[in-house]
Amino acid sequence: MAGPLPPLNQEAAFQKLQEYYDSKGKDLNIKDLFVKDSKRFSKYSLRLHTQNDGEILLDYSKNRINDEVWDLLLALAKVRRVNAARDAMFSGQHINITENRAVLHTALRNRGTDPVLVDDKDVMPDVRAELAHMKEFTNMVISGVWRGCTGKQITDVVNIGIGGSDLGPLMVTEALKPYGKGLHSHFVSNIDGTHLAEVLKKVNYETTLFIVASKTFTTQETITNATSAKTWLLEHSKEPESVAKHFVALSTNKEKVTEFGIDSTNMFGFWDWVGGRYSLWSAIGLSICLSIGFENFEQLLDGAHFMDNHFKTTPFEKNAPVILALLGVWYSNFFKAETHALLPYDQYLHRFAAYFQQGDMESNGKFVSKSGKPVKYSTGPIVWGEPGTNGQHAFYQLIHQGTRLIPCDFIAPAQTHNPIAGGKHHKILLSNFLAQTEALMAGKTVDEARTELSKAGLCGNELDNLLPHKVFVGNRPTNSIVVKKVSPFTLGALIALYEHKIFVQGIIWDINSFDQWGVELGKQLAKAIEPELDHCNEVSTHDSSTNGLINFIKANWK
Ligand SMILES: O=P(O)(O)OC[C@H]1O[C@](O)(CO)[C@@H](O)[C@@H]1O
Repeated sequence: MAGPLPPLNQEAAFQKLQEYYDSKGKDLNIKDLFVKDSKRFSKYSLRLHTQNDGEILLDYSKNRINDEVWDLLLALAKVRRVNAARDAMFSGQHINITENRAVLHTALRNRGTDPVLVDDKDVMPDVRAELAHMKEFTNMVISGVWRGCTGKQITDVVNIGIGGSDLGPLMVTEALKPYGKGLHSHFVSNIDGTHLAEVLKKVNYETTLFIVASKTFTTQETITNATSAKTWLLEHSKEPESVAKHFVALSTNKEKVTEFGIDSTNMFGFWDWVGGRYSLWSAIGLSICLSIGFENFEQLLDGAHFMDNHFKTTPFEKNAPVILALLGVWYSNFFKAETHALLPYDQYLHRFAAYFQQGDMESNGKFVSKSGKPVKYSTGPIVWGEPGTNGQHAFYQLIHQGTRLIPCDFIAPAQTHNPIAGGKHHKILLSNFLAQTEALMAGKTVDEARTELSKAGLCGNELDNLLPHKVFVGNRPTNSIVVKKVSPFTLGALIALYEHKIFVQGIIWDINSFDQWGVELGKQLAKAIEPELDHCNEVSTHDSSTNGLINFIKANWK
């Protein structure tokens, strides 16, 4: 086994990239690169052929790269031993070093017959058994065999979870609404009582199923929300036995589930080697199954498995997750881009960016390397975004003409699920997607802007004063990912694509992408503050700002 990696900035391959960036790379102009090379699109794009759901196109030609940069980036991936790290993940090694755990969300969607070993034990029989349990339960609820405490069919499903136990199921349920089987899905995550209260206003206790989703079953928000939901149910049903008909749990913690009052037969389990933000493929996906049916959930797994195989077997230069990861490194570490925008041109994908905000920022928002030393380079970017075309009327101004470089991924389906007005809406939507990537790359020169203003009848000072405001410098990098349609399969593939991108970046940056200690400190301090809000004395144990805030709230909240 090779030793630890040297710090990234001391890696010769990284230094060569830095030299190239300083001498030529920073001045690369995408528009010029297209003029020089008529084959640029075919060189810097790839098509992944799925069996039943068409091709997935990744066009990365609108980036500030040329062959030299690309060779240097590929060499960097090689020296950072991405291959070995990938194999270590797929083979169940304990790559989550701070929690001494394997990282095996890929086993959850292993649709082949290969065993997957964790500590010499094949986990696949347990994975398949849990999927069979989910299938049985899903079919019972959707078909109406499973009934509420008064004998009525379930009509509403409320997933109570937070972070990975909420964002994934929510994002996928929204994205795959066209595949819905008729149950109404609701998601409660925030500890703010408003979230639960508003959902409870919409549902009837007789026909509602609560899914308490928590890997640890100790998360304060989830347990508090679930307890209040249980109280609400009991207030209405007046029967303790009703809990068994209206509550199920998704967790790794059987003891805590039983303590909460949910029978272990109503529990769907998973394992410590499933990270929260990678858990939608596990029992945490039960609310997805109930929304779209088990067969469609299997398609989602199939799509992710397809991408897993692509990631595992494809040389780096044609490997979509590796390509996205290297482009991100190029912009983060050399151009010092601070953020990365995810811009789906599909309303159903409206939570995609929010989902990968956790996926990316909780994974790669780390300041120490695996060996615990502070890194001297940037790690994970700030991930954000909204669907087009809404974003165009909100923040695209800054992407086009602001002072920051914001690499963007555009994601679009060629076909819509809703071809209303004869497909007119979708045609306009896609025209906008295509126009945006073109505009961001090409910009508008001073001459072009001048000609345009003259044609509009402006001249003299009026024209000169307006001119600089009408210029777009362009050269803004974008990736475009186009699927035939947003289907369970293509969505599964898309999610796995980004998961593996994040993984590769974590390897290059030599950080542990699989823990999340950064969320702990705030939780600890909140626990200390909570009792202070109860007693009537002025609080003086914190800094003066925190004391002042606490005392102001205490004086005003009743
Ligand atoms: O599923 P649990 O254990 O309730 O945790 C919820 C979320 O809390 C975190 O631990 C921290 O926000 C996430 O990683 C996780 O997805």
